[in-house]
Amino acid sequence: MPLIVISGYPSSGKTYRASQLNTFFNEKIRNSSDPRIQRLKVHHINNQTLGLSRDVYHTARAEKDARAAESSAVKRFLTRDDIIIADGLNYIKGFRGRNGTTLTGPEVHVGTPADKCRAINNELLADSQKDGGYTEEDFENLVFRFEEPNGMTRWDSPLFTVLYDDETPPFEQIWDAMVGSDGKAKVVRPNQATVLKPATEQNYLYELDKTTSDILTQIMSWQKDHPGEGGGEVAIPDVDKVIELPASPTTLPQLQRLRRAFISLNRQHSLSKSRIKDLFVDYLNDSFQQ
Ligand SMILES: Nc1ncnc2c1ncn2[C@@H]1O[C@H](COP(=O)(O)OP(=O)(O)OP(=O)(O)O)[C@@H](O)[C@H]1O
Repeated sequence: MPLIVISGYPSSGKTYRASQLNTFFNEKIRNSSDPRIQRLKVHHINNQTLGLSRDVYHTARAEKDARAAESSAVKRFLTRDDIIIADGLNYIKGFRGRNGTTLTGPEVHVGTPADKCRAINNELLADSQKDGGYTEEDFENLVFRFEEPNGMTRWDSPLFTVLYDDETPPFEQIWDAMVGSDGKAKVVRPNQATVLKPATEQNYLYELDKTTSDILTQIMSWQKDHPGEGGGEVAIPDVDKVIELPASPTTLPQLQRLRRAFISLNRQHSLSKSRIKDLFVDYLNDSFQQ
């Protein structure tokens, strides 16, 4: 059965998404009347379930041992009735190649931008009650080494991207990519059109997320420099129109709501980066005037 690889920056929410998938798969299995589906077992494997500390990334030797531990854990579940969710140590393409096995399966890329991951990581480090967070050096090193997945390649396909603000990963699509109606693992060949789509989709969603997020940062920083002032115009580099702020200062939650609505409206399209900027500025101006 398939191996689902969860990829993403450190502290990006890989375990959070893997747990959601774990719950969803178990529900799907419990509710199925097909004995071939009912037989399936889900295994969630990561550093924590293997009892490995995040410090393993500090030295090459410890990291190599950790990788071997994960690889052998995966290989323990190579029967056709096992679904494996691997959510650790996916920083290197070679390793994402299904952990040296012949298994196929979808890759779920947690597309949280590096700045957001850094903020989450710092919060985790500051909160001794919570498990998580890498030292600053390890965090930056892992971000630097991370290789963006590319759905055109065999080892990263089929690829599904989940953004921080998405409530859940695309459950049904992932299930469908993984388990056919006959309960057997589906093999999706990388040259199929279905695979080409997620590749552009993942880059596009990333651009949509990042570009709109950057514009919010520019608005918030403008408001910080002009405290107590309502209105005002914010110029965004490479965009002809300016953002005309409303009479009373906007808050980050208000802006985030608008950004999420804009992303939902445009996630099915494929706009160029400059077009995203232009359209988002228009969208904000329209919303502020209402
Ligand atoms: N989309 C999200 N919505 C709300 N909280 C989130 C989201 N993604 C992550 N978090 C929170 O951020 C923190 C870090 O997430 P998580 O542990 O899943 O990251 P990770 O990528 O698995 O980290 P690591 O690199 O250490 O394995 C957790 O407290 C988690 O609950």
